[in-house]
Amino acid sequence: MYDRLVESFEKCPVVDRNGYPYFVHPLTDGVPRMDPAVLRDVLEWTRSVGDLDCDILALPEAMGIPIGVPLSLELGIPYTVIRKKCYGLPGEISVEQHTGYSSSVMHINDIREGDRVVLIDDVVSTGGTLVAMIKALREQAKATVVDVIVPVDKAGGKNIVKKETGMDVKTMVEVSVGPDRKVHCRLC
Ligand SMILES: O=P(O)(O)OC[C@H]1O[C@H](OP(=O)(O)OP(=O)(O)O)[C@H](O)[C@@H]1O
Ligand SMILES: Nc1ncnc2[nH]cnc12
Repeated sequence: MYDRLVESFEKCPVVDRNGYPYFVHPLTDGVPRMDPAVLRDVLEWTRSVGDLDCDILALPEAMGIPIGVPLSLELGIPYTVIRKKCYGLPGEISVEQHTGYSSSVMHINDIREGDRVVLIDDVVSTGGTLVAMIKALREQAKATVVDVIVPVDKAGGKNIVKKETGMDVKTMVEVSVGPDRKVHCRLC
């Protein structure tokens, strides 16, 4: 089950980003080209594990979008994209994001007080992005984060999120990069 996703990770390229071994896979980067059968497996998994009884899907750009938008269409749940661009709209919440290789500011718009939010992203690695988003949604937007669905766990990143926020991130595969730069992938 889901062998296609595992196999595609095991043959994906690894590049260096600021000294950080970065796998390049269509689910996490949109390149190389995505096999729709792989995306369908990820969406099927998301529906099967997710608690999608919510008011809105929150999708960090860029790669939360291809996972979240088909679910929004299918289930009729609105979505908002958490952008790297600032709009200055009333109520916009700006949050610092630190990954293993980059830092930026992300901007949350149109999450309303009391909203039940499901956060969907592609990969959790250092946990920096998810921890910052969950805390901002809870503490600043005053929303309830009902579920966090992220298909790829890079070497146990979800444990950091659990420790920092108490949230159990739902993950489909665990991916790691060996010293030989080979990608190892197993179903969670
Ligand atoms: O657990 P972390 O170390 O925080 O890493 C995970 C984050 O890194 C990637 O986003 P990135 O900021 O590279 O943006 P992109 O989706 O636009 O490539 C990914 O989409 C996650 O949001
Ligand atoms: N594509 C990727 N490869 C490795 N680590 C990551 N952290 C976030 N995205 C990643």
